[in-house]
Amino acid sequence: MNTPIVRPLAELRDKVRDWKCRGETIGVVPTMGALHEGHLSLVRAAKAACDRVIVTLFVNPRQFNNAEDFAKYPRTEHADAALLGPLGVDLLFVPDGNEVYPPEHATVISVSGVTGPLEGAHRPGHFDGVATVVTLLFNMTQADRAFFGEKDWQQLQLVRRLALDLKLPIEIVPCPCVRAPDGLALSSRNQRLTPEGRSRAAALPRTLFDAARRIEAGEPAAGTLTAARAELEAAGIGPVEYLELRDGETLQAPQRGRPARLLVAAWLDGVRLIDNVAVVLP
Ligand SMILES: Nc1ncnc2c1ncn2[C@@H]1O[C@H](COP(=O)(O)OP(=O)(O)OP(=O)(O)O)[C@@H](O)[C@H]1O
Ligand SMILES: CC(C)(CO)[C@@H](O)C(=O)[O-]
Ligand code: BAL
Repeated sequence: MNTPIVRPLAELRDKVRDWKCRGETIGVVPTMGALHEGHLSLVRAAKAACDRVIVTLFVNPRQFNNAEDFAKYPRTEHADAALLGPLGVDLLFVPDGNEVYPPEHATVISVSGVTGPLEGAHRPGHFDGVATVVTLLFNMTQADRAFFGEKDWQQLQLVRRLALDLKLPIEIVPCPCVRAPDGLALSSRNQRLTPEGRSRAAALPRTLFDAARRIEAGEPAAGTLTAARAELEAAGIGPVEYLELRDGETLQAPQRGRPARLLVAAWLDGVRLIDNVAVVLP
């Protein structure tokens, strides 16, 4: 059976009220749909940790800094509901854009620091859109736990910061990145790669992991990253928007003794791919 789709906020609130009255815990998995195994791994983690699970599907216009990207974003709502049914998801919340952002909506949530570099620098306004919609989704679902993928590493750090700063009564649960057998991180946007582009895309994680291991082995990061950029471009992946070593939590300069992260964004076939990997600094 497909997971039931709920659209009006009032209907969601009725369900949530019933569950809370019975003392049941609620997990939320926020998504933009076009679900794949990466999303389903978040759903399984939510099912294991919570009595009730809500998946949200909202292609949030406010986080797209590129109108074409918004227009082309895959929309597969009924297939999504069919994938979630066997996993025992209680409901798929698909709010109407006008209910999320009525014309008089005037509030923007903006998290500084962690959102400054990388995605923040290359996608102006993106993280304000994410922070605003995530706050709305948390308030609408009243969830006790929210599940986010490490594939979107900077987004995960933003959400953690947001929940701490606003003292939101919700636990943010990170979930590991799910990859295809050739290493490419699963992503809804991968559907837009040509077959030839899809086979070239494996060079992205390969180069990223290789650079991380070289830095861990003591190679100077600057030279390693310059060589890695050249390798990506030679493999037909580019332009490379960023390939940078950062502190894993603050996304500022990396510091010895703290977990670091190597993060990349690069274009292939007109599709923007992102990835990241942990680095233990020598
Ligand atoms: N491969 C993956 N492994 C683990 N989590 C993932 C993966 N892909 C997406 N997620 C997580 O699923 C949630 C919803 O992401 P979203 O709907 O944007 O999917 P996506 O595949 O990342 O799409 P996009 O093409 O926008 O990158 C986010 O928390 C995201 O980090
Ligand atoms: C968290 C999110 C659902 C907010 O729109 C989105 O940024 C995503 O899918 O990662
Ligand atoms: N998965 C992150 C949301 C976005 O790229 O807009």
